[in-house]
Amino acid sequence: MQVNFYKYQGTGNDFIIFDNRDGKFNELTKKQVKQLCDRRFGIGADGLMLLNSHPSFDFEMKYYNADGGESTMCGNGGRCLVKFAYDLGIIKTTYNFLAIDGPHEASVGLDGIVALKMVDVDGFEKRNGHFVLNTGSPHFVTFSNDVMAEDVARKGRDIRYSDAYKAEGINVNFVEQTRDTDQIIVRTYERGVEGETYSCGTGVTAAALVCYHNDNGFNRVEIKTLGGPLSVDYDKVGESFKNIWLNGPAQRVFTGTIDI
Ligand SMILES: N[C@H](CCC[C@H](N)C(=O)O)C(=O)O
Repeated sequence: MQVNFYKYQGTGNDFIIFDNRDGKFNELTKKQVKQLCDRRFGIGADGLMLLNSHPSFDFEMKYYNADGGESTMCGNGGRCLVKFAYDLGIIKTTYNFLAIDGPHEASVGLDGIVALKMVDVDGFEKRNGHFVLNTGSPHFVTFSNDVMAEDVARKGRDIRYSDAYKAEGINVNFVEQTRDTDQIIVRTYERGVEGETYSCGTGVTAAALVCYHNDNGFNRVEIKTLGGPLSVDYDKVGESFKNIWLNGPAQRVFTGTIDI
């Protein structure tokens, strides 16, 4: 069957999107998703998303990693899916969509920046100088003095497949905090891609929360990633983080047809 697909990227984290409002892709298999995401034998992407209809929301988001498995929340994917809805002509001042981790608000700015509200985070665990938290997906955050020199593929894989995390998997973020600014540099090994991606939305969110500056109140952290700039705003309330917004560009790269 020949189908239309859309390719989007958000700071280099790239996705195949199918408009599934008619349910045509409900039977998509893990094998088909893996093949479509393959960068040699398919379209190539870090993940694949379905835009589904929903009676109570503007749409529902279904997310699949490149390994074909349905996964937890994808921040950059959510931003790209909102931009896709906008490009489809679903124009809203504020989008309300449902994802696997619950409802999300989002908006598309005049500058093309997509702001996505993330789930509240109750705090983070500190383990041997590293940090573990869930921002819609599970994240391990470790600090580096020179993040661009890190062997993210090997070190990320070793942590992701370590005894502590191999069952469920975890995304691994390497963070360099520049002394004099609120800017951080983040590189991420992504579960389900099983490699480094150019950016990870839930990952930079996790890194930003761990790097907070104002112990109670509003924080804004600018993040540099291999794929470009992102920012995360949030309120720190006691040990919790609320009103968390992930902001950044999301663009359509190409559209096409493919036989599945
Ligand atoms: N690979 C992640 C999901 C996608 C996260 C990332 N692409 C993002 O932008 O948040 C996981 O399985 O936990």
